[in-house]
Amino acid sequence: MSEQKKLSNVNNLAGTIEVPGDKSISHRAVMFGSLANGKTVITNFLMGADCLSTVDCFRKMGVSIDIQEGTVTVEGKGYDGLVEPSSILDVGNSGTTTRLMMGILAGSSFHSCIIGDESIAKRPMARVTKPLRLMGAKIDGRENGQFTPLAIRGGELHGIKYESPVASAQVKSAILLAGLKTNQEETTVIEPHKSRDHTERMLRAFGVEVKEDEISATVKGGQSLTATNIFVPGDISSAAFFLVAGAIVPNSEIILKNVGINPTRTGILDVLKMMGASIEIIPHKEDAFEPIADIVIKTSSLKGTTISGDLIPKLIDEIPVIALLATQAEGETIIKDASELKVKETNRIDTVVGELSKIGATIKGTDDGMIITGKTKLVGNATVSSHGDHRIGMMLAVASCITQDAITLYDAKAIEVSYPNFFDHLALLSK
Ligand SMILES: O=C(O)C1=C[C@@H](OP(=O)(O)O)[C@@H](O)[C@H](O)C1
Ligand SMILES: C=C(OP(=O)(O)O)C(=O)O
Repeated sequence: MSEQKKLSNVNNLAGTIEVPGDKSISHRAVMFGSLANGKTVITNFLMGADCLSTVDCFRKMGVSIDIQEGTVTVEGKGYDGLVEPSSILDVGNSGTTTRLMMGILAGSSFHSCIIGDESIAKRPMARVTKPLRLMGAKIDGRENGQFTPLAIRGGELHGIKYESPVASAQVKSAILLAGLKTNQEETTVIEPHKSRDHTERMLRAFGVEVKEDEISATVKGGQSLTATNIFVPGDISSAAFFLVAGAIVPNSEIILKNVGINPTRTGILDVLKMMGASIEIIPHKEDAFEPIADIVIKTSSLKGTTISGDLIPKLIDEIPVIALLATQAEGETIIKDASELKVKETNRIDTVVGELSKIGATIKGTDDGMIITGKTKLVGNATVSSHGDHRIGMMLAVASCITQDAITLYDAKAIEVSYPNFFDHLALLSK
């Protein structure tokens, strides 16, 4: 295990921060800029390890990508301008890079190989391999294309109408991106619940027509992307750690500036309200293609709630820190319909329950979620681990703000995947 950090409780958290750019939007901006004709300038790009993996992969496919202090300039030569990579495309720890790029590679008539880290090797890829094969792509991989390493040879594709068994923006996006490479045919993805719609919004910003309803999205093949400039809003999934910290640490008030509040991502705000948190959302007037707000959170008196159904895809990455929030709420919080947690960077039901139990939480895993009973005093005096999962690492660092005794966090380095300056922000607010 790499780096360990000793973390002690804090008296209060106060001040203003701007969380880094949204991870989902940063990935897409580099990818779509690479597929577009012309120069795309991306500002407030997330310089996290996952998005840098995306940059690295597209550079290997011949795209010129320049990075200067959070501004990324992509010189796209069109979808057909991508060239066969001469080495393996390494996605690191990033599921988004893997799955969206599979869709793009399915529409590219060359050979390519994808590998990633140990965590990526365990994550299910059949959910993407299957529809892309139906469209005509040749994909091979470990256990018949279920896992990385993967080898892809794309080419002429057919449109499909695909009913995805999971609500997953990664699956939806992969299919829509491949769908751009059919000969004028329509490709539709239907989901059990609506997943985040950043792909649909950003494709439109790049001049592509996308039809959408409550649970489906459709593109017609043959459309090309035209370069545009993209401002990346702050990541609500990163803001979530400080929203929870502000609510559970005594005498706190945190202002979070420029947070993306796309309605397919704001489940954490709904949950904070349902639990009685003292939260104010101040939307910005002029929105680009994604809405933005400043958010103020104060120490709150919280009550348990039930989180399920349509709400789950709107907060899937926030569940680890919501579990921590629930330890500080009176009564029971039930999280269900969230079996997707098992196939993230770690099995997040097991890692959340295991690590929070070590510091005194009353929490039990279920087949599709967890049940937390509060309010409990978190004791600390324990060694906990991120298990290489950035969101588990940050959740535990927030927990340490209220533990009675210090905790030691192993593998804190994983946090660089999505929030490289997380500990700087924590230090700034606890001064
Ligand atoms: O499309 C995206 O950018 C993402 C979609 C979600 O995954 P799924 O598509 O697997 O639900 C989310 O958990 C991930 O962090 C980012
Ligand atoms: C699940 C996540 O990301 P990805 O799927 O891109 O690895 C996440 O950031 O929590």
